[in-house]
Amino acid sequence: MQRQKPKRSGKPGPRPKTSNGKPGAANNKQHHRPRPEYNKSKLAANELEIRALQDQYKEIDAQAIKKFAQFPLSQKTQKALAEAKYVNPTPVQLESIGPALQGKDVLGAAVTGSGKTLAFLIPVLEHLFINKWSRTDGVGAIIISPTRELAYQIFETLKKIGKHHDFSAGLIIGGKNLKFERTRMDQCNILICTPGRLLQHMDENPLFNTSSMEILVLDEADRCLDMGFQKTLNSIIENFPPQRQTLLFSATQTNTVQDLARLNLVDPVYVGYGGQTAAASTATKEGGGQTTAVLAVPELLQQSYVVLNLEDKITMLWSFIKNHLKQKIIVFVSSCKQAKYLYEIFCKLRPGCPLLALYGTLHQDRRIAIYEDFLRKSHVVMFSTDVASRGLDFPAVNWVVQLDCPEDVSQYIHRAGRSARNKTRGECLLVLTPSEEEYMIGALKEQLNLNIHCVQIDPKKLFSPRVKIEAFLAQFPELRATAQRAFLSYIKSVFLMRNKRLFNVLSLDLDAYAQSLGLAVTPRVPFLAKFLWRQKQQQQQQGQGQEEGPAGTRQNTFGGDASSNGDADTDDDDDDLIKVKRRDHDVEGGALDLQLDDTKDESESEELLVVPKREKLVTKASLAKKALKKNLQVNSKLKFNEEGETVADDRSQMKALSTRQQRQQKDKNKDDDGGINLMLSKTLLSEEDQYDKLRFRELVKKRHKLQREKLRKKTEAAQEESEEEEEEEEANNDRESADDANSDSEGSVDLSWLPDPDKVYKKQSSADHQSEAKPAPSSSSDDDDQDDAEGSDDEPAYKKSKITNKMTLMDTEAIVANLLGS
Ligand SMILES: Nc1ncnc2c1ncn2[C@@H]1O[C@H](COP(=O)(O)OP(=O)(O)OP(=O)(O)O)[C@@H](O)[C@H]1O
Repeated sequence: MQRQKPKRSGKPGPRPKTSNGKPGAANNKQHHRPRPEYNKSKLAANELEIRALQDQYKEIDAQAIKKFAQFPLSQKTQKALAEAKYVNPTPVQLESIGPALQGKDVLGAAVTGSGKTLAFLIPVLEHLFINKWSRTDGVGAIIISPTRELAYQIFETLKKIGKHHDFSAGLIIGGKNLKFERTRMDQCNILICTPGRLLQHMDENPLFNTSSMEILVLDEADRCLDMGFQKTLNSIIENFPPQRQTLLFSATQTNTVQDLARLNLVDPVYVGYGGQTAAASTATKEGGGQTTAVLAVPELLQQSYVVLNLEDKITMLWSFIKNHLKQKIIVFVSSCKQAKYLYEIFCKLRPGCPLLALYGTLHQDRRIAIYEDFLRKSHVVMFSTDVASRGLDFPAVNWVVQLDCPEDVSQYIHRAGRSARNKTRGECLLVLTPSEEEYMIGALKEQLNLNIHCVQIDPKKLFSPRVKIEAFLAQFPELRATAQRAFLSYIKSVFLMRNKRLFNVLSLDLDAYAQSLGLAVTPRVPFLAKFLWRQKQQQQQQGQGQEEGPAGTRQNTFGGDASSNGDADTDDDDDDLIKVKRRDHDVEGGALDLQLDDTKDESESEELLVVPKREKLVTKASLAKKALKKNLQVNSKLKFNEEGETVADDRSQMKALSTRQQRQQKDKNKDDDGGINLMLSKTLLSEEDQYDKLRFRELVKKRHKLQREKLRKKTEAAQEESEEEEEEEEANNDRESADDANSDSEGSVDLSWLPDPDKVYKKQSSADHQSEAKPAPSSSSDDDDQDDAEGSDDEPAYKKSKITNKMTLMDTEAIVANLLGS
């Protein structure tokens, strides 16, 4: 029977579409010129199809159905399923699609990789189709997934099988553009989201309205409902209308009756809780309030385990990878820092195959890129945290190596389920330390009825990369720091595990483990030291309390081992014990009453909470504020001259003036709570700049003046020298000409009245020299230079005329000499 939904009034019918069946730009044209007959007939056809489908819902017989085509599904869904080559439904699809189409609540549990995604996506699409949902009707279905990658994968599958429908869908996960999502969310009919992001929109986005929502899906429901998401999910559910259909799916359904009550499940249909499947144990519906589905692992999954000391894990992993270079492998570790370190050091060691690392602290785009890279590659090793352990459908994974022990059987199943999906073969290797073996193998055998066999490693086949790792760590300090963080995060993960029978931090050989990571010195583990110290204190108190009574207890509260106390107090991380990022993905806050695991990154890292410290945080800003309040003076610089008097430095005065102005300004604004006044600083800077420029110009002027002075003095000295020489020569010449006149007086002509040619030429050559000292025009030759010197327009007029006059005399002399000679 289909659940009665409140009647939705005024809902518009299907919108006109383009020829390819999709609304688009061409639609605008159709809006201008509607074709009423076409729309009418289409509406009528839709109506007929819907009625026919609804009639068939009552008669669905899962036993008789062999193909999807036999299900009463819309033509659009059938077409897309056929195109994606989904022909025969899987058992979980067979069992759950029928009740879901009938509007019943479903609790579906099926082995990993058995097609649960389609088991809920098909009913979602059909529900909206039957109810003639259109874009303007708002959110009709919400699908919640615990991790971003899984939400992305569901979104991709929805795109594939819903491509012929007209519904709009949105992927709402952390690490994406919040503003973009905000403006579009109200236009989406199907939302696929992670809990934290959904609640954020519910709290902050006034446009987001879930009152029209009719179908809710929780994929990996046990994870969504467990303590980690408990409060977030409670807040989300409060915003949903109580009248709705709810579908819960997971490979490991361990829901309590309270969980189901929280979700308002009405007479749900249990799928996978009793039927016989491969490797299944019996289903239990316990009176203790827990509803446990059949726990199973894929039939074609080969499982084995190996027992190793913690310090031998890296050697084993290295040898394993070297022996499986052409395989697709996922290596699960318990913390992001370990995944990061293993990836970095193995990249340096170069095993000979592609390496990837997927963990929650990576940027979202990077995570999606790595996820897609791993999907595509046929042989690759990916180091991952449990962010990839649930739901991700990587094709053809040959090996899953659980390098760190899983928290419980459920986690083992999900990790192992990344291999041997959808009737393919795969292998899983569980690595256990001797202290973990008994409990874990016992639990697996008991809950899964599993016959897992132990593998003995041939020591001859092990290659230890330790020497190389140590060399790399010595060479790269950053890598060493990553190794130290990986070391600490592993110890912390073991320390914080709730199951103390399985995880015993005191059984670990820390020195040996540190050395195996390549660390020469074992890093200090402050939280462990503090824990041990407190334990010791408690024991002492108990002992003394028994002997002395309550007074003795009080006396010893702050006593104890000095060294361990120092350890705890001096280290910044010492409050790690109480300040743990929580696996509880509560966004509302609240006190922690449990030690929670900070190493699981799942995906909602933005929601991790920190329990407030007892002491007030000392930040740089608070220190700066304190200093400002004390009115501390900035250091000043004084200059002294040779006599020991202070010299006024106008530049520093200017600065002092600026600072004074700034301080005056600040004093005026008494209620200013510290920080920098940007506007004031800007004006001061521009003033200082102007001043600097002025000063620079003055300095340049001074220098030029000095240079000119020097040049002038030099020329004057040169002129004086040449005048003296001239006078001397003149006197000599006078004496010589008098002698000549005496000797040639009878047969020659007296030319003493003519000017001295030597003098004339000398002056001319000195003029030439002067012109050569001037910078030459860039394009002129040497000859041109001479021409310029003789007849340049730049030559002062008086110089030119002087030379010309002298030249005329010289010419006259030459002409006369020629005439007389002839
Ligand atoms: N009817 C079908 N026919 C063929 N292949 C299918 C069918 N249904 C699902 N598959 C394929 O099986 C694979 C596993 O499907 P899916 O991821 O839905 O499994 P799951 O049960 O959700 O796994 P997990 O428990 O790990 O989340 C996918 O590659 C999917 O395309």
